[in-house]
Amino acid sequence: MQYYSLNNEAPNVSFSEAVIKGLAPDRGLYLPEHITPLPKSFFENIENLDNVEIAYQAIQQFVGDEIPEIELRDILEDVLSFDFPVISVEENIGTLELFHGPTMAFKDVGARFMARCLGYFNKNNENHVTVLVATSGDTGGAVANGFLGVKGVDVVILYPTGKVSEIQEKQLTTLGQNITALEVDGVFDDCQEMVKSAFLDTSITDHKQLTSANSINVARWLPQLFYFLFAYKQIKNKNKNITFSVPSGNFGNICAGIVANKLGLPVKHFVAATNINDTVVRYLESSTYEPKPSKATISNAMDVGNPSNFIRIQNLFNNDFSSLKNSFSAYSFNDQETKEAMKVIFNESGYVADPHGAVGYLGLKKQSLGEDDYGIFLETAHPVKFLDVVEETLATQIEIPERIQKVIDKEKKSISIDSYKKLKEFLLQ
Ligand SMILES: N[C@@H](CCOP(=O)(O)O)C(=O)O
Repeated sequence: MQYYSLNNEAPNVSFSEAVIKGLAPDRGLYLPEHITPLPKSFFENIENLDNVEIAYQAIQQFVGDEIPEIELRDILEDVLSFDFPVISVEENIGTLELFHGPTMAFKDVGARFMARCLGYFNKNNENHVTVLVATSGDTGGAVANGFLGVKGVDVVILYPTGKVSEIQEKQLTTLGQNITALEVDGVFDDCQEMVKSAFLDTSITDHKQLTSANSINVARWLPQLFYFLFAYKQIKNKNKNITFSVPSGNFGNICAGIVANKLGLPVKHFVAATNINDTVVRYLESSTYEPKPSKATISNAMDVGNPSNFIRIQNLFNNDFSSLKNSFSAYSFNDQETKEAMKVIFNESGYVADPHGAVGYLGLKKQSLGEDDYGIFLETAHPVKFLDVVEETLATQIEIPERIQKVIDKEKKSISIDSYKKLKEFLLQ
């Protein structure tokens, strides 16, 4: 499989090159040259396939022959070692829980898949890679956990100071070893911008091989398409038209869902549900793309003002505004509405949704689902990661799982930086 840059000014690359580079030299995101639909029989028979088989068949064309079948299956076996259940919340609404991995957020699958691919490409220890990643909350912890101790890889995580939850901060600042956390005086978009600038700064890249573990990296992004297939497997026998509502920040997850749809997954509609960081919502209303600096909310992992993956989404719809609008809607909700939705879900079904899931639920509610429809909102992180706001809003106590308690008890270690110059000094020291 070859990947091309969306800025069209860089040579095409193979899967391994796209993974190792992260971003193309012309600053474009990579996209696969072709997406070949899976055979009909795959979807007809999906309920009889285990998750590793589903994932293998779905990802194989994107990896090509650069990772042999046996190794790729081993990687997937290791990465997908937890559940992805769809839980019924209302008669025609379910939630796809993506938080059963080690850091209790949906980023675990992509981060672990990418770490193992890089490990495979570097099995002879020939190339030392520095992974740079910007986080507004969940990516940082998942990448720290997924890459911990991977040989030949150093990880540098940039996060906006004071704008991630306490547990998220502990997850990304306490592991040590090959993981360093840089606390940035700014918002998530400043972190993401610094990371992108570093990739193109030859005074750094002449000395260090840098790559990204954000969803701009195809190995972090593409495995997220598994989720939509796993959900379909579980609700296929309802024979309903499926609408997915995806809490969206950098728009990588919903973009992967669109790839699953291109592989043949039947989806009636995609809803991107955002908090007040509403760049895409405004774009769909006005056809003017006008990013704004992100604002802090209680669904902080979505505090993104300039979502990286929206350009991929536009491309997957051939840059055709009306065909995008036929299959894709976006809605924005404020913190008050989010809290109200958490209460409604809890009071009506006893289900504890985190603020991101609640935004996804609200997105579905905008879609007036009929009798033949089934709506799925993605629970992208466990409510415990937003302990204060969830306990206060629902007046209930959340049990703290052992894997979270372990990080809470550790000591935070981070380095404060306030400019790109400081990042550069750090990388070159
Ligand atoms: N939602 C994010 C922001 C970065 O998104 P990514 O999917 O591109 O890594 C976070 O939790 O950090």
